[in-house]
Amino acid sequence: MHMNSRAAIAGVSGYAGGEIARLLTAHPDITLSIVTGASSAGNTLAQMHPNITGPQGALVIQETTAQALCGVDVIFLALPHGHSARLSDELARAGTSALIIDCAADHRLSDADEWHRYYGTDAAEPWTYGMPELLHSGETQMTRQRDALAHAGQIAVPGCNATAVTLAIQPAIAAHIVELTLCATLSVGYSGAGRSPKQHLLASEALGAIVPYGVGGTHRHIPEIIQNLRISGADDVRLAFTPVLVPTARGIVATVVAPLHASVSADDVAHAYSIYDNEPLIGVSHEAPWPSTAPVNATGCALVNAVIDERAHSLVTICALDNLGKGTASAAIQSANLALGLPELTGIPTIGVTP
Ligand SMILES: NC(=O)C1=CN([C@@H]2O[C@H](COP(=O)(O)OP(=O)(O)OC[C@H]3O[C@@H](n4cnc5c(N)ncnc54)[C@H](OP(=O)(O)O)[C@@H]3O)[C@@H](O)[C@H]2O)C=CC1
Ligand SMILES: CC(=O)N[C@@H](CCC(=O)OP(=O)(O)O)C(=O)O
Repeated sequence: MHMNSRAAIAGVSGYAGGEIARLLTAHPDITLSIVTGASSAGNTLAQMHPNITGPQGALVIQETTAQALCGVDVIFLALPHGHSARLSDELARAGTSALIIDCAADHRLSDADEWHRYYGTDAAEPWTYGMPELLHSGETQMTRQRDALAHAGQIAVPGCNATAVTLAIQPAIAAHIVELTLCATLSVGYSGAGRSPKQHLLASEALGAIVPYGVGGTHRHIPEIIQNLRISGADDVRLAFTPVLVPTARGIVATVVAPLHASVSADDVAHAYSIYDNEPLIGVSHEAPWPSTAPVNATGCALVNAVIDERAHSLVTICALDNLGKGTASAAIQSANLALGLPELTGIPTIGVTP
């Protein structure tokens, strides 16, 4: 008989931590037992996230320390970059044997120089990447990443933008139907920027504006996406990546355009993207309606579309997902399920809310 696992969330008062808490309240095999924060310590979970009611809502948020988090089976870290690497060192020193799932970037990159270039600090050890659907070159089903996750004790959850771009283009890379010069433009919602107050996140600044950021090859997710696409078979990919904030709370629509190799047909594209046919969380189409955020918000699903633009001789791929769903919390739970030996989709919402 399977024992129920006890879980802790560090950084529960934030958006990512709050979404993990929401999903765990409905998870039949993982019980949320400990929650920690920084300025929110002393409040109940329901005071920080009024959508969480019942016994979990009554949990009192403790100060984030290794001692507070020990004694559970799985620890979710939903902290700003840098803090999770430090805390995971402390957890190791405290001797925890818990599965650790980090939502920050600290343990995502395997190239220490790339980490230093984009984050400006020393790199931490890379952990198993928490994207079960990561397509390894030569695969006909996504099994290698799932096998790695099933044996993982420490998991690095992907960045939300990185997930959207990777899911959009990896089948075309693996099938060798496009040139490796990619242009990715993303419409992104504000919750991706976290809950801490900042001037550019004020409603008065955001509600009437569409705001590019991270322009000109500066965004931190570029090395992460390139690392993923190398795994899919792109040895030397060039990626122009531009995120644009749009006035919505949740959701990402990533549009990735790549020149097609000569004589690639719509059938070739359909065949490449049929790699997702058995993926329960990824819906694929090659016609309208184009992916949008409403049907995937609050779910662990992604919608992917791939069509040929004949005149531009390019492949246009679109991926829509919820940055807090498939982009963080659902990916964290999906990966935890695999590592704990549970059915992969346990506790993952799949039906969105629309309108
Ligand atoms: N938002 C998103 O869509 C995504 C986020 N992520 C990653 O998840 C992590 C959390 O992001 P998000 O929830 O958006 O961020 P938030 O700003 O919403 O939350 C941050 C959390 O960290 C706590 N915290 C802040 N400073 C410290 C500190 N010095 N020491 C300890 N705890 C601290 C906060 O506690 P308190 O409120 O109590 O002060 C809060 O619980 C980040 O690494 C982010 O990059 C990854 C993918 C998508
Ligand atoms: C709107 C916004 O600011 N979004 C964030 C994405 C957050 C994310 O994916 O998380 P990581 O920071 O953990 O990689 C950004 O573009 O940096």
